[in-house]
Amino acid sequence: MTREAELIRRTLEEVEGSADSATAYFYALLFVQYPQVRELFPAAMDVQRDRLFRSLLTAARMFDDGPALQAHFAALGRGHRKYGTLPTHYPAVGECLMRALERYAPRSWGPETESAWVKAYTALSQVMIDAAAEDERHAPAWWRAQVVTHEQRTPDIAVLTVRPDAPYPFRAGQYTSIETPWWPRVWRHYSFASAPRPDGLLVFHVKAVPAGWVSTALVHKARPGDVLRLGPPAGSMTLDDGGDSGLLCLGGGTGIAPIKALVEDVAKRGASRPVEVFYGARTDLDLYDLDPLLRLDRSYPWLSVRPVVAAGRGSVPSVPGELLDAVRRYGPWAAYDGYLSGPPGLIRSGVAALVGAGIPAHRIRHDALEELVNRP
Ligand SMILES: NC(=O)C1=CN([C@@H]2O[C@H](COP(=O)(O)OP(=O)(O)OC[C@H]3O[C@@H](n4cnc5c(N)ncnc54)[C@H](OP(=O)(O)O)[C@@H]3O)[C@@H](O)[C@H]2O)C=CC1
Repeated sequence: MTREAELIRRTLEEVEGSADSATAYFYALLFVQYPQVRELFPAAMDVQRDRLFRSLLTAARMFDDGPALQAHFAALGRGHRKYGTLPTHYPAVGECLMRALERYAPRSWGPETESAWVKAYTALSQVMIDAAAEDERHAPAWWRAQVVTHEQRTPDIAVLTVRPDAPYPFRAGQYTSIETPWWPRVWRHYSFASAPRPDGLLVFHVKAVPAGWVSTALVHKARPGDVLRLGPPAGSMTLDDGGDSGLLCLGGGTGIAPIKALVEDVAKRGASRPVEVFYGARTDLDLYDLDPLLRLDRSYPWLSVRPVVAAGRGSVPSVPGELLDAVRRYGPWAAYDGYLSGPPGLIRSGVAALVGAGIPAHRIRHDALEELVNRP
């Protein structure tokens, strides 16, 4: 680890215990000193506060992996276009960030630490600014998308189909951010639940999370004709071009959405690689997308879909028990690539289970955990 990376890591370690206060102080300072940036943020800042600190921690963890750090901040820069972020905002944010760190990490702060932060911040904000400028040449900052269908599958899960106002290029397995008209500037991530379609429509599976603003609005308020905003596509849980190993796909709850998109992608490519899907849910009533998946299973000899239900088995034939126990009972899996999607706890224990089943960690894909917690 370089000296600068070490100084940055120490600051973050010190500030971690008081991250909430430090972030609140940062935003208070920013909004007082630069009131013009306030309108870029949502009215209520709760989730936003967590995001900033998580983003700093992610950066610090990647600090010695230059290409990963560049790619992460380039994606962040592109993603910030939808907020209306301008190059002139970055110095203001940097200045307030330094003052917050100075105040909440007094033991590690000093001229050398400050210059390490200034150097890192300047370089990474330039990566964001450059990526946003490059992206502006060929893609809009956001898309408007009209709800075409809204299908209530369970009391708290809906499947929405939307029509973007301009072509929306993405890859199966990726996700986007969605803003509803009811909560301006509050964006949440949802995966595409189908591979790119010839009619250009996009499909999302949304579960209304208790007290979740965007998810509740999408499930209980949104109707055909309503217009949402979409950010750019993101995420790397995609198929390798030219890969031919089997895919072991685990989808928990609405986490099945990107898995279904990946299955469609394999079908479109015409490759007959084996795809084994384990679809986990608490009860069979929660298997809201089972019928379409079983239809795919019947259409493709290379596909096998197994519903796994932990409790309350009833009308649907399913593998009983815990999702990961069920996966362990089948196999062998060492020659497969792993794809995991669902609640953060499932991703954590799922990675361990697949590594235990002989799949090397670099062949296991899932969305970044810090993105997953933001779907309410
Ligand atoms: N909507 C979307 O586009 C996407 C959503 N997601 C995420 O998927 C999640 C869906 O939530 P929800 O439908 O409530 O899912 P649930 O909490 O109901 O879980 C669904 C399945 O995952 C299993 N599971 C949950 N936690 C663990 C764990 N720690 N270890 C092992 N297995 C576990 C459950 O097993 P058990 O019954 O034993 O608890 C169940 O089989 C959300 O976190 C969402 O962010 C991810 C990608 C896309």
